[in-house]
Amino acid sequence: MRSPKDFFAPLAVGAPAPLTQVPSRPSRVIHFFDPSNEKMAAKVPAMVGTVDVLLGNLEDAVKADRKEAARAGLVAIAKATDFGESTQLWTRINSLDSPWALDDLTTLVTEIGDTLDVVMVPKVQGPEDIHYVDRLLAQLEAKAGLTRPILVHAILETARGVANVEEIAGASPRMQGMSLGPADLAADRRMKTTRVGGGHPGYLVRQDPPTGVDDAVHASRATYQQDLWHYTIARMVDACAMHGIFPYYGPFGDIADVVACEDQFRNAFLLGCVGTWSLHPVQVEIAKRVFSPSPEDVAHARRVVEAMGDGTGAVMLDGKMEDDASLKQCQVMLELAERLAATDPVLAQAYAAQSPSSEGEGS
Ligand SMILES: CCC(=O)SCCNC(=O)CCNC(=O)[C@H](O)C(C)(C)COP(=O)(O)OP(=O)(O)OC[C@H]1O[C@@H](n2cnc3c(N)ncnc32)[C@H](O)[C@@H]1OP(=O)(O)O
Ligand SMILES: O=CC(=O)O
Ligand SMILES: [Mg+2]
Repeated sequence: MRSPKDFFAPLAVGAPAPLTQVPSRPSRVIHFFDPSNEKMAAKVPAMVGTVDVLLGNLEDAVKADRKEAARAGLVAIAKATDFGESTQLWTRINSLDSPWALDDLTTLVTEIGDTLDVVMVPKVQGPEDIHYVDRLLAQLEAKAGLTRPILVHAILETARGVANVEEIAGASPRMQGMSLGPADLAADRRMKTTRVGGGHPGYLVRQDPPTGVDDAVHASRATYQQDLWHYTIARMVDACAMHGIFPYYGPFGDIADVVACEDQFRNAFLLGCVGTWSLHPVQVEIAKRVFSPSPEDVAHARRVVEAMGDGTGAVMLDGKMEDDASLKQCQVMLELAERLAATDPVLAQAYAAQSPSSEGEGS
């Protein structure tokens, strides 16, 4: 582990200085596309401004014989597209033990490093993986003459990665955040599921049996489906909060089940995640809606702030006690709402419509 004194020193001569704070640009939706798929790639320019992040995926879901085409496709798209102020460009490179990862990093940083905001690293096992990418990025940034550092995002999708989650989160000032990778994680843990994220009807608890009843009553005992991902998401959120980086939910593979997708996204939002992946255009609006505070929550948060005056003590509002701690939760909500409204005019309008100054307008 690096000494705190040199944690923020560049890891190569000529590399840009690491950032001391992770930029908090909106990243509610990280939209995946395969740059080797012509139909998908053709849709990318029109998606600029509609998603917070466009991610050129080079890893799983790209066929082995299309890896080079995907890398070249991403370079071409990055060079031809103006991503503007409200959409970032990220990539997911191949895993560090694959034959492609080194060329992915070398090509992308030297060709489009000035456009690339974040590199997502899959199957991270421990801080040593981040240290390797950290040094290599510094060398490549120096070679390419980049003036700002490219950030790193780890996917939490191995059992060892989960065991090392705090060390991974704090491994480098480049760490931007972390996503849950439920599909690979399930396989690595030898879970007996065959899905990409979401719940499972077999993972449940059942209501206690009434005494002295027949089999028909037993059959009707209520069951409650449990959340397979609660433990891992909660650990990831704590590790990210401790190190000042951002946690995300990952893929939801049942594209047709938009209702369960929204539920999974909302669970992650409520637990502290700031965004999620979208794999298909139909998931984009769901992610944006879920990961933006509702106008009603924003209005309530404003009322609490107003009622709490100097922020100390306790007050009653609608029959509920509010104090310093509920105020802090409301401030988290308001800070996020303000940040999102700054780049999303539709949200800005929705939040303004709920503000105390607009109450009674038009009545
Ligand atoms: C599991 C662990 C992981 O690693 S998850 C991350 C890796 N997987 C991915 O990135 C998957 C990305 N998505 C996809 O490959 C496709 O959306 C899949 C799921 C295969 C579905 O594609 P398809 O059968 O074409 O869907 P569709 O007919 O409903 O498509 C309608 C039009 O939309 C397009 N589309 C589809 N997905 C995207 C996308 N991610 N980005 C941009 N455009 C997309 C399709 O090409 C199709 O276009 P058109 O209307 O025919 O012109
Ligand atoms: O890469 C994502 C996953 O779920 O695996
Ligand atoms: Mg994976």
